[in-house]
Amino acid sequence: MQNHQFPINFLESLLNEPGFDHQNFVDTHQKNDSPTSIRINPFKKTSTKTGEQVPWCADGLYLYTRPSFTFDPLFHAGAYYVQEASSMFIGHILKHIKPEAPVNIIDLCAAPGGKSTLLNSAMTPDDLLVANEIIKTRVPILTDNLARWGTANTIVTNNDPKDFGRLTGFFDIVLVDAPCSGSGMFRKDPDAMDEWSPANVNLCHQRQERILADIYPALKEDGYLIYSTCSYSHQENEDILDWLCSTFALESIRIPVNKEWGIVESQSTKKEAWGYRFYPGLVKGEGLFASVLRKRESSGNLTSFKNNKNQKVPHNELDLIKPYINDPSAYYFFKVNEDWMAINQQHKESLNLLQHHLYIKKSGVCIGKLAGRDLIPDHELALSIIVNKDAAVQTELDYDQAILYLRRENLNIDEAKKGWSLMNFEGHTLGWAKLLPNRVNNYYPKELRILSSPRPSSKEGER
Ligand SMILES: C[S@@+](CC[C@H](N)C(=O)[O-])C[C@H]1O[C@@H](n2cnc3c(N)ncnc32)[C@H](O)[C@@H]1O
Repeated sequence: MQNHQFPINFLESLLNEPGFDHQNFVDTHQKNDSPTSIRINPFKKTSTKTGEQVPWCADGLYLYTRPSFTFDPLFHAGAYYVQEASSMFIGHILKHIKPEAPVNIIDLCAAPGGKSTLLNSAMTPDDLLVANEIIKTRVPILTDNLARWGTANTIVTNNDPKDFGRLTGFFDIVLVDAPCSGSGMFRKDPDAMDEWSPANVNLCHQRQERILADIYPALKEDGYLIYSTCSYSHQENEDILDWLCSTFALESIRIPVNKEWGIVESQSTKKEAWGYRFYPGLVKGEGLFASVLRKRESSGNLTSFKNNKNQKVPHNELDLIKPYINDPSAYYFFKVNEDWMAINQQHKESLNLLQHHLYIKKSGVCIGKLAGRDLIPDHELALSIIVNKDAAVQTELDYDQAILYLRRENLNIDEAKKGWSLMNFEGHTLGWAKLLPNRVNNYYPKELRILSSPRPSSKEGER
């Protein structure tokens, strides 16, 4: 933050915040040494990443140096997600509250997908994750990140929070990782300081109330609301908890934290609701506030919905795509225009219901489209954990070949087998290529290809 000064009134506004240590905070920001952390994808276990364990997240690692993620094929394969360590605490909360019975979870403010992939890591195929993003232009990064994660129990929507009001009591767990004034990111992104002002904190507070009020009816009785921000401001954190507890029948839940982690437990002024504050300098991570509340009133009944437009499934086509899927009986297959999709069988009804009420941008895994009797497999299928790897040729690439592949350039492959091939690096799939007798057609998606020369990767997607 060499060329940046804290905004006027900012430090003063924090002086009475629980656990705030003025000198430590200023010194930590001047040192400017944010740790770099990643979270391993438990569905695609990789053992080549090493680092120091994030105390509150079994899959989290602090890396010893910051590599160029753009030039790491395992990043593109979805073997890990680059995520700021404090944010991983939401996974610790989920472990504490998640019941054994199947749950519907919504990540209401989801792009770019850090917390969605985090939540998804702790979910089984019986659980359903809805990842919603209100801003259309931010949806593609969310769908890309979930496609890389590879599971088939996710649905991405592009809706305003108020659209979920119709899904009365549908969700067992709601995460509102709210848009906020962003002070928790000042160390990592000092430019964010230019946006901060008391007036903006106030605007954020009002928007946070609106979002929470809009989603509340969709939370089931006895369900959990996780609320988080990356702001230090009381108005956006403890004051919101007070407002929630006095407006709705919500009860605060205390989460066990180890003293050595450096997390500050706070209590709201009026209702004494618990919150967890992360200050860089006290924790090895950026600023975060997190809290959990439980709904203690009935949500009313979800209006039943029958889909009368029974989609005809062309069975002859289904027979052609099933060989590409591991255990096809576990999935419900359906078509969106020409694309064949698969979602875990358990979520068929929910998908129908959500399709009726929301704008769905991605559901489960896109398998591909048929051209005559041949499947043109989709990139999502290659990245998914449902692909039947034995149904295709598999080509293991060395590092240089993997980068050429990710740049969508021509490859020379000495492979006797021909046809659709999964292109792998260290056993992790990057995408498809078609091996022809005298050339290789590179099917890596144009919009995802690496365009740059080696340099430190962008910081998008680190919350
Ligand atoms: C803090 S970011 C979410 C980060 C994300 N949860 C993650 O971990 O990667 C907040 C998100 O809320 C979205 N947002 C902005 N205004 C909103 C609103 N009025 N209602 C719901 N979401 C909103 C933003 O587009 C942004 O993607």
